[in-house]
Amino acid sequence: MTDAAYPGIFVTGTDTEIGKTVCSCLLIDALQQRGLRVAAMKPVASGGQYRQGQLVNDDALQLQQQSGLNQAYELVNPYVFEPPVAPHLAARQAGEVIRPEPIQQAFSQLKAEADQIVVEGVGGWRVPLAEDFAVSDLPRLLNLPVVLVIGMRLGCLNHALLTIESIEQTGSHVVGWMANYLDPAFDAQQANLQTLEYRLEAPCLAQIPYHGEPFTPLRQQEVAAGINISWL
Ligand SMILES: Nc1ncnc2c1ncn2[C@@H]1O[C@H](COP(=O)(O)OP(=O)(O)OP(=O)(O)O)[C@@H](O)[C@H]1O
Ligand SMILES: C[C@H](N)[C@H](N)CCCCCC(=O)O
Ligand SMILES: [Mg+2]
Repeated sequence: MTDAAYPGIFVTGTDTEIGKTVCSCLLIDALQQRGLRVAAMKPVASGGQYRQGQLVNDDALQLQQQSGLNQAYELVNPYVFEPPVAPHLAARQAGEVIRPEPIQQAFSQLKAEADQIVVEGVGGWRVPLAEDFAVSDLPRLLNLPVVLVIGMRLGCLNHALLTIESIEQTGSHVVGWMANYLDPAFDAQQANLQTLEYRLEAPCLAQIPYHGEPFTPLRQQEVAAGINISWL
């Protein structure tokens, strides 16, 4: 085990589909390059498919594979629902209620076998999970600081500033943000980056380049090596 300041990080984003999974895998890789055993978790996933009779989610499978610790799927992803809709709605359709306790228990078991844990949220920061439970409750539940993935496209300044404001209001700590260049057609990238650097107190941990096709393992390692693992 390490004596890191935090047991891991919680990865949130400025929206759904802006690169949380891509960045979570990069963060796991970056920690592994420091010689650490890294667990991965997707506590709640909506949008699943049946594979060999088991309902699974692609994000959770990617994270589990990147972690390489062979931890049980049910621990990596305790809540998975088939429809790709807001999680509290998907849970309702399945006749379930998403509760903190199973998430906390799975987290403890995963963390017991690792030096660090990378936990990916679902959708953006304020996505509801149940009547009285939201994504924004998870970092405090799991005692993790937050990394914000900013999908660099038009609208991201507003989303990033609102998200940081809200994270700080909940009392969670933002260790940094990642600028994810997921839109090659957006031509104000540098000006946006400068605006974010000027307005956000937390440091930019990395700029993730656009990749036209999935990273090769070598390219992923190169990009991951450039991430500032500031919370260790
Ligand atoms: N830097 C990038 N370059 C190119 N494509 C990217 C980049 N980042 C993300 N993508 C692509 O954008 C899509 C969304 O990324 P990803 O699945 O990581 O988002 P997410 O925020 O995790 O989404 P969700 O809310 O569903 O969990 C994927 O197809 C991914 O490959
Ligand atoms: C299906 C999608 N990829 C995510 N799993 C769920 C995103 C929920 C977003 C909810 C919302 O903010 O409206
Ligand atoms: Mg994802």
